[in-house]
Amino acid sequence: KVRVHRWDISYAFKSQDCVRNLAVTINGQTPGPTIRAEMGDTVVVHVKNNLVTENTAIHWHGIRQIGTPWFDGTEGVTQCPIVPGDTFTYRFVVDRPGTYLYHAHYGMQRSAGLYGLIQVALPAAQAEPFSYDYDRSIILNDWWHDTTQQLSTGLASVPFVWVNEPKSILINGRGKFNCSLAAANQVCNATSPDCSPFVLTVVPGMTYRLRIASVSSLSAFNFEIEGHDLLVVEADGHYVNPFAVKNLNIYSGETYSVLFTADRDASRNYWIAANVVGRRPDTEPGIAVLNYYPNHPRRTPPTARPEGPLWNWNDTDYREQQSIALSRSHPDYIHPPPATSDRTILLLNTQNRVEDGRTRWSLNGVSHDMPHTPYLIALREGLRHAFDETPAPERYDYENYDVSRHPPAVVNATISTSIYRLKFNSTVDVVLQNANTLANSSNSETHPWHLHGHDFWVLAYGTGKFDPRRDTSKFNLVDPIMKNTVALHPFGWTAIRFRADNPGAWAFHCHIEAHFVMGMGVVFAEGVDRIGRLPTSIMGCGDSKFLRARHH
Ligand SMILES: O=C1O[C@H]([C@@H](O)CO)C(O)=C1O
Repeated sequence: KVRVHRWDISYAFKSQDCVRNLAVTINGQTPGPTIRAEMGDTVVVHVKNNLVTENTAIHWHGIRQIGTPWFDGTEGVTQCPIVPGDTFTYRFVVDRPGTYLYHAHYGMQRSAGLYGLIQVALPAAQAEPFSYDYDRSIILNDWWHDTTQQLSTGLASVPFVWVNEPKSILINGRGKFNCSLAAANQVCNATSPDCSPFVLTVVPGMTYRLRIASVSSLSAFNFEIEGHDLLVVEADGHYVNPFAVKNLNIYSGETYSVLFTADRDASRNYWIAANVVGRRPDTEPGIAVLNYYPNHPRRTPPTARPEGPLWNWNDTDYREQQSIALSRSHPDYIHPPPATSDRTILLLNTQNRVEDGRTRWSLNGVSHDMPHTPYLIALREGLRHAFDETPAPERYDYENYDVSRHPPAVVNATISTSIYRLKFNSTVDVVLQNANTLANSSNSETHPWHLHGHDFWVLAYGTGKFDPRRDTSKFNLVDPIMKNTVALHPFGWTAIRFRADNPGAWAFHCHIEAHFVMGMGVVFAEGVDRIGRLPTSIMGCGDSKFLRARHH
């Protein structure tokens, strides 16, 4: 079946956290409409850019784009931006069941509200390895009052201006900023319907599948439904070995399905909360209400809102333990990884100062810069000098680098458009190595890494410095879960494996919006000679200008 959507992308005033602000909307909404399809369907989205002064591009997060690498929606990697006034048509097959996302992949536009869910159902004749009565979803985000232009300008300024902690946490696009703290020039209306908490109504005794996704720009969340255990059954479109949690840590770019049963005291309502974890919180938790039918949906739960795990400078252990517990595949759905890999890329994640005085994130001393001509077009059409063709570095000096200390405050990273070229069908291991930030104190942050165009196996999480001679023995080659986004914990390492079997050019990057624009990403290219004829709709910028004219 073909599912056709027509989207009009435009700015609108919204009071998502009660403060009136600009948001990028789809047909007037943020979050945008949920795309529902069945496995094997073709999704067609006609995107009309009505932003007037801003480009756009939309990424289908978790959809591998097999055979359609040009519709991955990553500006600079797979396409030119969609300029104001233009309509761009995405057309791709959703080949796996599960919960996925879509969001802007242009500058920091995702943070401005352009995002939503994709739900792919199994064909009617097939059953999932769990059962439930109703299917519901929640999408989490963090929200600022500055525009994305102000935020991204700060990140590129000397001296550096950090985005700081968000003003509010949004659950299905609704948050609550305390109006008494609003600035004089802000319009804040505590009773605006835009900011009344999301209500999830449940029927006593019924079991719910709740899909939980995060598109946060910065925050990691601890998600909890007061008094209800959550059985985690799906992660990024794969069935996990079911694991019960009181609360779920979710990182930006991840999706989960949990099951819970409405089997508590039915005479009252309960809090749903998303607390910030992993960074010292400076934002009120995101709040929604679990409403037991037939109680009034607006009846305030009689208890205090859940506080989540208490913040301390080391909430890492608990989060890492949960990551490990959720990294095993459902026993009936194991896709075993290849037993060995052909190549290991070891990526040191550091915050650095670069030549022009800016603060950037880099991998093995290289901070990524987007070229003006998208990689896919440059590679497929053989355009020279479109990007730095020096291979990006395979590893860092792991014998000598002290990951527990901050990098020197002097310039010690370069900015480059270089990429990793992968042999088609080879098996690639990537080990992400965390380290201390530029802070003089002991400080390392959590980075959710997202791979485009593939699912990867999560082989291991480790603490301290990864040792290539010894630590491969810690890899789970028996029943690792496959995912598209994985956390790299503070001062730790995360090892993944994937098959380079999808011809195209694919971004692999930290899903924290600020970190991505600060260079925290790499690009993999594989099977370039197998890529079919590119649609001219993705062309028109940089060196691809003349190609578009020639193809027409
Ligand atoms: O990139 C970042 O910069 C700040 C801080 O390191 C400097 O202000 C922060 O917390 C980041 O994640």
